[in-house]
Amino acid sequence: MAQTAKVVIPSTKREVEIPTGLFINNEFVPSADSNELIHAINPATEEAICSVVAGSGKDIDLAVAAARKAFITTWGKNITGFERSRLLNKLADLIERDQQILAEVESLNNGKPVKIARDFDIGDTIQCLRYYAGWADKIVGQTIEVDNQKKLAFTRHDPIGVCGQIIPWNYPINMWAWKVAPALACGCTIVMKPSELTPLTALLLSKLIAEAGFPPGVVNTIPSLGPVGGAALSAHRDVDKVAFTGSTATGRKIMEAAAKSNLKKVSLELGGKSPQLIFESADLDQAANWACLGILYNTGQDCTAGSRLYVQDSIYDKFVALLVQKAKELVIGDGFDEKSGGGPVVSKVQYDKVWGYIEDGKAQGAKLALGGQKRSGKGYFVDPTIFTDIKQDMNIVRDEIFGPVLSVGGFKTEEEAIALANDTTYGLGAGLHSNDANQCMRVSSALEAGTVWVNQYNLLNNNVPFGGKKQSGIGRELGSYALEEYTSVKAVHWNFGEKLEWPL
Ligand SMILES: NC(=O)C1=CN([C@@H]2O[C@H](COP(=O)(O)OP(=O)(O)OC[C@H]3O[C@@H](n4cnc5c(N)ncnc54)[C@H](O)[C@@H]3O)[C@@H](O)[C@H]2O)C=CC1
Ligand code: BAL
Repeated sequence: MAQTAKVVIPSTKREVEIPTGLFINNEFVPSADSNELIHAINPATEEAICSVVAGSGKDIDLAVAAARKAFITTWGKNITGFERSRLLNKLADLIERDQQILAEVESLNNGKPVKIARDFDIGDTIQCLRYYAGWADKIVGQTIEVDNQKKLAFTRHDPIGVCGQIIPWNYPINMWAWKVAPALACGCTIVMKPSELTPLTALLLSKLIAEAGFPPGVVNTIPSLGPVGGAALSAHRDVDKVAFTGSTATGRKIMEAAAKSNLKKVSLELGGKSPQLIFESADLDQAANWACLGILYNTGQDCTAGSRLYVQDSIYDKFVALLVQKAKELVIGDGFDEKSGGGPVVSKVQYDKVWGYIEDGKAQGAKLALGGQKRSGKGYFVDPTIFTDIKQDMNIVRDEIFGPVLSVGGFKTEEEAIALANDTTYGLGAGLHSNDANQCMRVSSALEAGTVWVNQYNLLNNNVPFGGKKQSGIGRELGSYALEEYTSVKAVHWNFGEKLEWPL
């Protein structure tokens, strides 16, 4: 097949050339042994965009070999932090230059509005790369006094090696940056496997890797089906670490493959069923805005989607009415329509999954306060849907839906609110809204989640760690904490004065 596809952007009629090969050693190449293709679909129209090469297990082997060679020759310990920093900054500049094109292709393949892809996903991506560019020359160990007269020890924070990075489809560019930026800052090399649903922007970003001047093999990109390329990376004996974002079910498989192969280091950012608590002292108008953002941002396809909402009984009716009114105001439509604040869900599979849960909610007796009706016509659109009168054992309350579907319940006391919030196998995000500072402190401490938002929701910062408790994951991304995921601490014990008497 051709090495590039020409894709026309619907709104501007701009023609974008997208590489369609596997990216190994800074070149786009065909598969070594497979003719399989991945067909990228526009979820707003259900039409094909183009096809790209689907990498095989053999292609993963070649990419890992390229990454290993780069690690021991041009990257790893063979390049200074200053140079890694310069290259990361250069990459950020190129993404900034191309942000409109990247946003349009992201919207075409994922469905999200162009303006959101550009101003949020890509804006954050550029900042993430610059943030870790800042760290690249500051990765330092410690000097540890052992015996002033004779011995000391020091630590080196070595790059961990070749990293497999497996990313999802909900934030294709942004999750790419969260993985790539800290790994490169630490001196690791990468084999990236984007989601088979959204491979296009990872290929455009790979082109920018070469343009920025990263040595061949430092970043390799293999679009591939999860059970093929993702499984091969997780089980590979020459991969030192796998970083993953996606479902808890797949996270389990990755951990198992790591355990059964070479015990590679694993970090997992998994699913969630995140609660938001609305206390009676809260600014209700603001709380309703944040609650809407929590469940409707990215059409609910967010690992921290605030999909369970518990409201104090004294304000329940008033708050639910406000919430429904605000949720109705969001326009879900084609990502190329300026009016759209949210796009379709990403695929037919995801569409069917979300509708399956909406039907479950109705069948199990939850009350529909908003939505719940399918649209006619093309596109995987799901309008904001709010269920009230929920019970904790309903499927809509227990399972991650990954769509714009909110379950609302009530509570009397703070203790009850905390118990309801923590009644889940997940522990990714949680939110609370209250104007009582002592209550905010007590409740934020009691909530079992890796991130707790107080009087806001869903906003993240590149310098603040992110990750899950319970079955929402292992390890942390972002901030200085992410550096620990990509480094291996070596202790060097140095003797400058002790004489060993022998035999003992
Ligand atoms: N935490 C998050 O941000 C995400 C959560 N999800 C959840 O997962 C549900 C299902 O979505 P999927 O796309 O099927 O998620 P998934 O977890 O299967 O896919 C995420 C990534 O894992 C890869 N993958 C799949 N099987 C693999 C395997 N055996 N070994 C290694 N990698 C593998 C996929 O190719 C993709 O790149 C969603 O409805 C949502 O609930 C999905 C995407 C992101
Ligand atoms: N919003 C943080 C990352 C995720 O949803 O996968």
